[in-house]
Amino acid sequence: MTARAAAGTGARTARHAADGALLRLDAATVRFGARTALDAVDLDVAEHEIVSVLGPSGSGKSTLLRAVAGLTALDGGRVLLGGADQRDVPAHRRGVGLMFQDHQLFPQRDVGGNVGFGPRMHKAPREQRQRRVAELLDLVGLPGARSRSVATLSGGEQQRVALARALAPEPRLLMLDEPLGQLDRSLRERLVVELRQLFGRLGTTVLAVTHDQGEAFALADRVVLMRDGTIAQTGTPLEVWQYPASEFVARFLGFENITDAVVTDGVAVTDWGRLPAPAGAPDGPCRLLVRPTGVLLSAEGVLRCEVAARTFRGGHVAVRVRPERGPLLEAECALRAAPREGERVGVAFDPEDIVVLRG
Ligand SMILES: Nc1ncnc2c1ncn2[C@@H]1O[C@H](COP(=O)(O)OP(=O)(O)OP(=O)(O)O)[C@@H](O)[C@H]1O
Repeated sequence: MTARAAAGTGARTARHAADGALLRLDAATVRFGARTALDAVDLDVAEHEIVSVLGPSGSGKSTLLRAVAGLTALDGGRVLLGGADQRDVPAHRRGVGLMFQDHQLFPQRDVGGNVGFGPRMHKAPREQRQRRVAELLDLVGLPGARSRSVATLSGGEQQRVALARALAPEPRLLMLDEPLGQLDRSLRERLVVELRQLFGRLGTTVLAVTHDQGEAFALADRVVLMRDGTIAQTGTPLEVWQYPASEFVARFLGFENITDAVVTDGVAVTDWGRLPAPAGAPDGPCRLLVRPTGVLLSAEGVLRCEVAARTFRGGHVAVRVRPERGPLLEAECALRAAPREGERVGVAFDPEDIVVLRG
């Protein structure tokens, strides 16, 4: 028996689009007065895929979610679910589940009443509803919590109940808006792993919006990074992390080692000296990124620097060094190898960690 069948989700209602995309945005556009919140966005989400949308405040993430849910009307373009244009389909008939940041549980209902709310609205028989509630509470790790008052639940438990409630009507697409937004970091880190495992077991298709890049990268099969109502980059977490397409994406991800360069025959001339250019980099001026793992501190490094600051980051130390020329550099150092503030060090560069930024 598959996990989905075990979870009692029954036959899937979603039909594949001809090419397998469960959700398709086709030049989707939303305007608020003179402001274009969503600017001709094209996006496909395949069935069973987990996609995280991230980007700065105001970049259009929530608008995208609301447009898919049918809570915000499009000014142009289309939203298709299972290949069908949703233009005239009201929100409650789209078969999408929503879980918003404040996960507003109904305070007057107990846990079972909250989780069973959707199936009751869909007029599921009582016995089937009760079975579904029990299955979902098991799934989210709260077996036996059916009769508890929601006021007695911790933040993390409320989050799980909200998730069970969103899953209960068997949505073909589950949309999460800052699902773990209000929880503390350690709980979020734990829950995000659990969520990913749960969605994998259920085969749920997920579109999640988050500010937190760590959360987005941990949850998703694919991340979509937004800027000013458009998609700045999309790819697997590894692809985006390894090859940010532009300076905007690189800086959003927290990379700071970026400088002007002129590439000639595989060598990039920068303020930091002559660096090996990545294979295939075209000749001419560009912006160049060196990932912190590629800034190697050693006595032999040609570029002389002074350590300006160091910050503990769990498993490593981020060391900021001031080079004799060029902008500050951040290096990622092992805990024991990190030099102290004020120390003089040499820097060499690992060609594997040098990236040419396109825009
Ligand atoms: N109802 C509205 N009326 C007018 N402008 C709006 C409305 N909703 C959103 N906007 C504007 O559209 C743009 C995109 O907003 P949106 O909420 O989608 O961004 P976001 O990326 O989700 O931001 P945040 O991370 O802060 O939630 C912003 O400039 C916002 O001010």
